[in-house]
Amino acid sequence: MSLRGLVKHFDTRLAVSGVSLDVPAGSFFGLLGPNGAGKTTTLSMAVGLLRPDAGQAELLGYDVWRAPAEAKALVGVLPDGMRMFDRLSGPELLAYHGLLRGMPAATVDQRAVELLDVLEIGNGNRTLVVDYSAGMKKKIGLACALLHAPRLLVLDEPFEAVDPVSGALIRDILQRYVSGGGTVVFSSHVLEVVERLCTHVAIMSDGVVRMQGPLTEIRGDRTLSDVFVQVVGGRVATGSELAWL
Ligand SMILES: Nc1ncnc2c1ncn2[C@@H]1O[C@H](COP(=O)(O)OP(=O)(O)OP(=O)(O)O)[C@@H](O)[C@H]1O
Repeated sequence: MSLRGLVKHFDTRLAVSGVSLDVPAGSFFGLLGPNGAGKTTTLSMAVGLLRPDAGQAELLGYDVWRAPAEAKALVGVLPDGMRMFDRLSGPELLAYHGLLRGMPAATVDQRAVELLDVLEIGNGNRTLVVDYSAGMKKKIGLACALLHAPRLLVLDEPFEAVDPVSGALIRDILQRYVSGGGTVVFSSHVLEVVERLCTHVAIMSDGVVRMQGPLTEIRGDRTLSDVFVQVVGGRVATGSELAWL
């Protein structure tokens, strides 16, 4: 994934201010930043869900806005906010995704059974996705993103609202995917997960990428948490706040 000078305003607010990112093929790339840094806006522009005011986004050699069909065929996306057709059961949602992508019905069925099983959603689960817990919604969203065996996965907060057991399962699936030659880009607030999984990281704040590169270079001999706090800054408690509490 290659992003060049992406800019996005919402009315007069500048959400993303000229972001350029290079995600090497085969990397496990973590996009970090505090709330409101512009991570979701950047990833949405990168995968063709949100039109940038300026800049380019290239996925596996295809410009996502000039050749959207080619680019999107190779990419699996877990969007933020889970905008999905949630009045379907998990198996129905997967079948719908597969058929929208033009996959043969038999392949969709076979992969859906495996995904529902591995992600512990349950193949016979007739519950509508709208009634799933937040963590289950993440898992079915991930299943939809994986179904067509994409070469690049772009995941917005895949570990948010996920319990530790499901988190470990998702980590394992993503690690296997990268070992098999896939590339993962994901946003997260969970520094321990990023530190454990990622080969590369970028740190954003106020709509700007402050640092990017291989994890070992970014971290040096410090923890990622130290680097993050130093790059992003933060309020230091004086001890006098909330004295009434
Ligand atoms: N649809 C929208 N309309 C107006 N403002 C928006 C919209 N989407 C995002 N913003 C604003 O753009 C900025 C960046 O938001 P964004 O969701 O990209 O940040 P983020 O890094 O993903 O944050 P978080 O970690 O809290 O999810 C924020 O100030 C947010 O309020």
